[in-house]
Formats: sequence, C-alpha cells, structure tokens
Amino acid sequence: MTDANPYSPDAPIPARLRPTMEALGRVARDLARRIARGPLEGGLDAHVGGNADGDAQKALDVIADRAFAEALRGTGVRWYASEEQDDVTELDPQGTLALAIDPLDGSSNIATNVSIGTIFSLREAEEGPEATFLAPGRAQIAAGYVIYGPQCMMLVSFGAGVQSYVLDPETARFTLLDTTRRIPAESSEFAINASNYRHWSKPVRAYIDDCLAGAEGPRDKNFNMRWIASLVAETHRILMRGGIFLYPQDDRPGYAQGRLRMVYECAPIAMLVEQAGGRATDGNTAILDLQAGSLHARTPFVFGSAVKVDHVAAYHDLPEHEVSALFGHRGLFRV
Ligand SMILES: O=P(O)(O)OC[C@H]1O[C@](O)(COP(=O)(O)O)[C@@H](O)[C@@H]1O
Ligand SMILES: [Mg+2]
Ligand SMILES: [Mg+2]
Repeated sequence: MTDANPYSPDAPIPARLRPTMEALGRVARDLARRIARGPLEGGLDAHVGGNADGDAQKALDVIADRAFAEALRGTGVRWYASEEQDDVTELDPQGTLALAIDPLDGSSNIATNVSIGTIFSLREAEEGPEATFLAPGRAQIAAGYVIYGPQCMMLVSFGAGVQSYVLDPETARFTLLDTTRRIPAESSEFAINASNYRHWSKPVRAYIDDCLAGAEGPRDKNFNMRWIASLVAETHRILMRGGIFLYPQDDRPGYAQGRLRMVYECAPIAMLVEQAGGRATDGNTAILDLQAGSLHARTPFVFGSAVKVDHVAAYHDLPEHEVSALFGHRGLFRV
C-alpha cells in the first residue's frame, strides 16, 4: 500500500517542489515505519561515530541521512547540506533547488520511545553551497519538519502559512489536516534545559527567575515547564498550544553560540514559527534576518508566542543593575 505519492490528493504543494517533497515524504514514511518497529529493527540507537560538529552519531542518524540523500537524486536538488556530513554534496548539477536537513533530530531520545523528527529547508540553488546556505533564512522557499511521535505528522510552509499533515497508517499517505496553523498567543509554558542555569547569561537567568517566581513574582501568574530534548517535539507543542522555547548561549565550552544549528534547525523552525504568527530570535534579532558564519554554525535560539519572545528581548535590553536585581526590584514586567 506504499504508492509513489505519499500525500493525500488535496495536498497544496507547489508543482515545482512536488518531486522533492514527494521524495521527502516517502523517506519520512519509511523512517516512521522503522522507528515504530524500534527494537525489532535492531541497533537504531547504536553509536557509530561523530559528525562534523563533534556530536555523537547514532545508527539512525546515518540511516536517515543516506536515505534522504539517495531519494533526493533526480528531484531537482543541486545542493544537499546535512547536519550529518562535513561538506555539501552536489546531487544534480542541473538542479535548481538546495536542501538543508537535520535528518534525525532528538537522537538522544531514540532508545527512549520519545518523539524524534526530521527538519528540512529548501532554497534556490546559487552557484556555490556557501552562497546558497549562508544567506539569511528569509531566502528559504520552504521549511518543515516531520515528527515521529504517537502520530507521524508533517508540518510545512511554502511561504503562505503552515500546512499540517498526519500520516494515515491505513493509506500510508500524509493526509492534509489544515493550512491555517497559528501559534496561540496565550500560554503558561516555557521550555528550557534548566540544568544549565548556572551557565546562562544574566538576562536569561532573570527571565527564568521571573517565570519561576510565578504568581508571587512580577509576572503575576504561575508557569509550567517542559523539556523534551527533541527540538521538533518542542516546536510541535508550541505550534499546537503556544509557549516559549529557549536554547541560549552559555558558559560551557562549545556553547558560546548555544547548541542548535542555524542552517539545519533554527532557520527552518523560524520560518514555520513566523508563518504561524509567532516570533523566533537569537534573543534579540529575528533568526531569519541573520546570516550563518559557516555551514554548521550554531546560534542561540528563542521562539514561540510573539509576546513572550519579545519579553525575552526586553530582558536583554535591561540595564545591568536591573538584570542582576531580585525580581521584586526589577519592576519592568507586569504581564
Ligand atoms: O541535551 P540538550 O543539551 O538539552 O539538547 C537538546 C537539544 O539537542 C537536540 O537534540 C539537537 O539535535 P540533534 O539530535 O539533531 O543533534 C535538539 O533536538 C534538542 O532541542
Ligand atoms: Mg537536531
Ligand atoms: Mg540531528
């Protein structure tokens, strides 16, 4: 029952991007099946080496990367840039598109039966890989993710809102749900890896301190916290019910620009978030206006409901004495 077109007939995918999107959908469908089989597949979580960033590579990282690269041949993609490879591959010299991909996001969760994902971004292919991928994220013509969770879903934007699909196990097709996904403005949830608290900058600490102070603090309300350690899963939750995500820079060696990669993770998620009415910044500046210094460059990343992301930026603008003060003396926010 696995036909060539992995989408329902009503999928509003631009004709020019169809072959590429169909290849992505077919691989995602196959990965969803393998991930669901999990232990029966054997060794998906095995350590197999390290990638360009020095991150540990799992077998599923490599399986996913190879499967996407292979399937994208002949679909109009010239440049293939993967988080799992040091260099960009030229798939088709005649191709006019370029694809950046995090083939398997959240790989620390493979063995734990927690949602993982794939993040992808499409651009026009310029003459060289750097001219293509180092241009600000506003140059993206499409961006999306697949979440391998209790349901396998794809959320994608072609620059006119966000389309949501669920993979129907009965038909093996990504079936269109809606094209109007908006991030709810109101929410009481924030997501951050709080184990790094002591390494954060003062503005980030101050922002989180004020959330933790709850109804007794300057925010006058109680918050709840989430941390899944799968960017795709955090993004999906925020697209469904609002909130804010932060992966800031910190003092640990190697974390001067945070953890997440501009080209493969932050730029595509930022496009989806903006297309859903939210905001995505590096703490101050819109991610989509920033340029990556290199293919694998990282950036601090803050995204979610627009008002919340703006608050974080305001904390970065506070004078030193206010950002260091206890929340009772900060006096800036009454939200
Ligand atoms: O373990 P940490 O430091 O909380 O980092 C979690 C983050 O790292 C990531 O797993 C990085 O992605 P990869 O799994 O693709 O390397 C994100 O999905 C997640 O948000
Ligand atoms: Mg990732
Ligand atoms: Mg990854």
